[in-house]
Amino acid sequence: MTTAGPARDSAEVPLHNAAGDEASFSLHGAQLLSWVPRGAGEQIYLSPLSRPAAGKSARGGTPVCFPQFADRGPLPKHGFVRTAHWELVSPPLSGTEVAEARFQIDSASSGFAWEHAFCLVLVARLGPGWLELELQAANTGRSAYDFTAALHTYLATDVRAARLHGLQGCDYEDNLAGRRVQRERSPFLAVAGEVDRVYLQVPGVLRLEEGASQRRVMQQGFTDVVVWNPGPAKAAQLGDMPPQDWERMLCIEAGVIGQPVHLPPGKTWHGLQRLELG
Ligand SMILES: O=P(O)(O)OC[C@H]1O[C@H](O)[C@H](O)[C@@H](O)[C@@H]1O
Repeated sequence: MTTAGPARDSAEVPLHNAAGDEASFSLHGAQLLSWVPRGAGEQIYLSPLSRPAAGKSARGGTPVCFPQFADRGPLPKHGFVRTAHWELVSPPLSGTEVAEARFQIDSASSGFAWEHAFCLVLVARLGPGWLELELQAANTGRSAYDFTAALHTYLATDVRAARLHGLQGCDYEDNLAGRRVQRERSPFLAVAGEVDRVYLQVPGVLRLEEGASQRRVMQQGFTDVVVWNPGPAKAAQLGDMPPQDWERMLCIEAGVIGQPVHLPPGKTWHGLQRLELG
């Protein structure tokens, strides 16, 4: 019997570096789908029921949320670039010490129903044991605007065994409690069910421990971190994720949410998330 896997579109962009690490992206949303450092397993969760299509992003990887995080505004949830077609800026650089691919989308060629002009570039860098995603947002119009954004990364993990360190002392908005602001008192976060929090003004380095292994999740430019897991009940409602898979993933999202970015014309904002083994 064959088991159906996630639907992968034909516009997939593979990357590999000199160390033998591999990653792959989709031009649908410029979405990271896989990261396999050499000698380690798959680090990224991608649902076997994922069916990306027009208006729908893959369930897993790293959806790019722009210019609106979640439903915090009038636009479609998480904005519109995660479900749009991006272009490769130039052929990917593969086989080098740090492999690199650049994806681009702009308001002029895409015809989004948003009154502001932008050009987004996502630069993916694959180094030995690390992967970096850098989002560049340029205001190509004549008036300033505000936006929120996130790199919505789904890490593959045994979530019951995972401990996320680095959030102690940070305030967070709890989306499961009407965005009530609370302070994180615990030295680490352990997930036993649904969690949906926006941690505000987070120090740049988090550590996800799972038994003896650990990964670091670093960010620059992004001020906030979203920690999301649907838990069993919400996972069952998603439709594109096996209900039991809530135990196999944890979203650690680099976001700029609490304080939107104000972007004057001609200016470019940069934010990056870096995932690192060890
Ligand atoms: O199902 P999606 O539209 O991809 O959103 C998935 C999740 O994204 C973020 O983490 C939000 O904080 C959650 O509230 C949301 O449920």
